[in-house]
Amino acid sequence: MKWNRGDFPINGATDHMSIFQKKQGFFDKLKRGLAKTRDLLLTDVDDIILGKKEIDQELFDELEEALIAADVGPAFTSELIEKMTDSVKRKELDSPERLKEVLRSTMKTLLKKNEAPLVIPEKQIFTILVVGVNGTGKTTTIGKLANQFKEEGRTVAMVAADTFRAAAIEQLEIWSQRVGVPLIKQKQDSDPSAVVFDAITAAKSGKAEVLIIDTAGRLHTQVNLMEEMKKMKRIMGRELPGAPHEVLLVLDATTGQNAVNQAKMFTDAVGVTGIVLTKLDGTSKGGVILRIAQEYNIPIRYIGIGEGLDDLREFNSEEFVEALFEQGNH
Ligand SMILES: Nc1nc2c(ncn2[C@@H]2O[C@H](COP(=O)(O)OP(=O)(O)OP(=O)(O)O)[C@@H](O)[C@H]2O)c(=O)[nH]1
Repeated sequence: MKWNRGDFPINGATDHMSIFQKKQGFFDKLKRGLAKTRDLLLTDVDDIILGKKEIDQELFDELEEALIAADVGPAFTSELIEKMTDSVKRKELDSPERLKEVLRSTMKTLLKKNEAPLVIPEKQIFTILVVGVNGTGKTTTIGKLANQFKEEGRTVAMVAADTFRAAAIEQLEIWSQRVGVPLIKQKQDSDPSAVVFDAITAAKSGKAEVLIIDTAGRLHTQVNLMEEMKKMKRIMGRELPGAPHEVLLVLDATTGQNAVNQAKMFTDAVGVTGIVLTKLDGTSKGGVILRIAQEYNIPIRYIGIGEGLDDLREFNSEEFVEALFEQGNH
């Protein structure tokens, strides 16, 4: 079992039992969180497979239909069916039950390609521009990340570059107090690029190593929003070569197809380098992770499975697929 950042308790304690328990706790929670996705994705597959004695075209057609209905996307579905057909031809597959193994391993292979944890180098300023539509969980993600980085001993600052809404600044303020991390902000309606400029200046003077920058996500002024974002990126790069080091897109798994559309919009406009998929708990649309992985060659850095501070984890494809397939405990 791989240890992730966040497995390590606060204060640098190295009690192996508690690390293991935490890891197991997260796996159980992930398993419970994915219950509805499992029901939608695997119950139909089970029914189809168990109802058949042999593998035929009808079985593939039914599987295809079930997978499309589970939001995993047409590209993943056809790749899977192709793999299954090949295995049958090569006589590696002889019974319908073994098809599920192909499903599991195809999921693992695909998701593995998109597994690349965010590595934050030591002793240099690292800037993370967090983008995404309002309500996807951006603020919460920033709070959780700030907490994790702080636990690792980094000096972190949150940056309130969504200056459009006073509420956005207030929410970050609450997280900054909760986590005990400073917030760099200006008045409502000030230029977001000016806030980011201030933040980089503060970081250069040694006040913070990791800057986590909140940005506006109002869809109705899309064009202005994207222009604003591009300006922010320009100014960051001018003030600090290489910045932003990460453009992290927060997507809400419960929105299914919309999350896929948002990935396209933000990728085209601002060049996303990492994805956070939130709210995987309690949704039946978790299959969308396969669709995003298949259609975008962008690492899925983190997944969110709840509102608590510890409910954001580095994405681990093996753990995810195992939790999805494991029965019981929900
Ligand atoms: N169940 C669940 N809820 C989450 C998760 N992440 C965030 N939330 C909740 O989603 C809601 C929206 O999160 P915010 O962080 O406020 O979202 P935002 O994108 O900043 O949205 P605005 O505040 O509207 O800009 C909050 O109630 C969060 O607690 C998650 O992984 N699981």
